[in-house]
Amino acid sequence: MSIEASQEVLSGLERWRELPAAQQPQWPDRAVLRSVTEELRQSPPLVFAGEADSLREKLAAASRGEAFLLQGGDCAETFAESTADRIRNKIRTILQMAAVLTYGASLPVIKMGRMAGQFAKPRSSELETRDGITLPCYRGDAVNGHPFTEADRTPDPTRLLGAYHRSATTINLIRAFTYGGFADLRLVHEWNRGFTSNPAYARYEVLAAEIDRAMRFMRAAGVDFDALKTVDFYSSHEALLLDYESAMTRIDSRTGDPYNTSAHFLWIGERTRQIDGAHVDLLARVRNPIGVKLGPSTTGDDALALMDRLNPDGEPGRLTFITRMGAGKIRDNLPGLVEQVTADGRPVTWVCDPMHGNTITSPSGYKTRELATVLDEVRGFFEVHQALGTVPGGLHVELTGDDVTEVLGGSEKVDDAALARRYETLVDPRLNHQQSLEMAFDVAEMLRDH
Ligand SMILES: O=C[C@H](O)[C@H](O)COP(=O)(O)O
Ligand SMILES: C=C(OP(=O)(O)O)C(=O)O
Ligand SMILES: [Mn+2]
Repeated sequence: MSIEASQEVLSGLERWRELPAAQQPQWPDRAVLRSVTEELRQSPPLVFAGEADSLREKLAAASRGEAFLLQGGDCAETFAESTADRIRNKIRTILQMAAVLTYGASLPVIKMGRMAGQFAKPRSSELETRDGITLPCYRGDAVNGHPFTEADRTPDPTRLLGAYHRSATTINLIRAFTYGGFADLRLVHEWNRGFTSNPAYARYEVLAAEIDRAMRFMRAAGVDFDALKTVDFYSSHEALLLDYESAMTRIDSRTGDPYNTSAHFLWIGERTRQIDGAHVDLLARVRNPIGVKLGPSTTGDDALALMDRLNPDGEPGRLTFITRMGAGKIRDNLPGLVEQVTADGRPVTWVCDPMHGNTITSPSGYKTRELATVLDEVRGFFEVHQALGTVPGGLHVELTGDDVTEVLGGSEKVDDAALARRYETLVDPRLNHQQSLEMAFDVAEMLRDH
């Protein structure tokens, strides 16, 4: 690349600063913010550009129906829960789900965590009022603290360094687990046998027995299970805080292209996907595979405009549309969108987020979701793609590996009274370990029938 061209790339990466940026914290001290972002700029990348390239190729396969994406993790990771136990439980849950989905889809499943960087949240209201006191809303541990005090809720730029360091330790542990023996398919299969031997999950026995037979067939046929001891596990988060994302954007020494090195995959949220906004501009300039959340009001023209900005040349795997319509709307709203995008001809990977369109408040006041409604949106997603002859490329879920009680329903029948028992999320309700596995078995059946 000529010196002029690389100067232009670098100045383009600063262009977002002149554009409207939704959902940014009011940092009280710009001097501290500057010194923090300078430190981030000097800090090592968390992922390697070559890994983002391989992921892009895998997502391209998902867009053609040759792979399936499973993306899952907390709504908001927290510093306090970036512990070995919590991280291991999440990885274990995703690996267990992926094994079941691999069988159901007869396809490789791309494993991706909403992990190692999911520390910032867009919110519906700037402020929160309790007992007559009004303070800034909680925006994720990368911005402020959750306790309802003025000191905690004041945005603190040094928290960006905390987010970077937790992301680094989390991705380190992910790599250790997934290359160190924890992802061994035989082990994952044993965990799943433990799950389905519980009488509460008797309805999955048939599928579980099929998987068991498939494993025995593989063993008899001489499959090298030792070769299945490691898996690729990718990191992702919402690219929300532009000061952070821009400080983590680096030029790849191999190619001279910019990559966001804070995660393999970044997505733009439903609240920040303004076509002339700062988020779209910054992500348009990096080479990572990227996603955009599309809510129920998205028109086909909106989707095409996003494609023009984010993937003008139609590079396979570059752009994923994560639809989050709501179970009651997906069958009406998704077909037109998919038809218009398909007619354009440039490929996208269609992924279903069945969580964010189905949030309700329970009678006792908890922000929650019903597992049955969540599954109904997934079913609607498959129905729409089946009817149009297009490809359902993956699933995006909020989950944890722990036994929390945040989502209603499931075989263990979490009810409104049970929510109080272990409601731990600081923002949106997550499927617990068992509910996540139930979803995997249900979706595997849908995939098999698809
Ligand atoms: O995770 C998604 C959003 O950040 C979240 O649903 C917004 O929640 P709020 O409406 O409580 O602000
Ligand atoms: C904020 C989120 O979703 P959306 O942008 O779809 O509302 C999220 O994924 O937590
Ligand atoms: Mn959420």
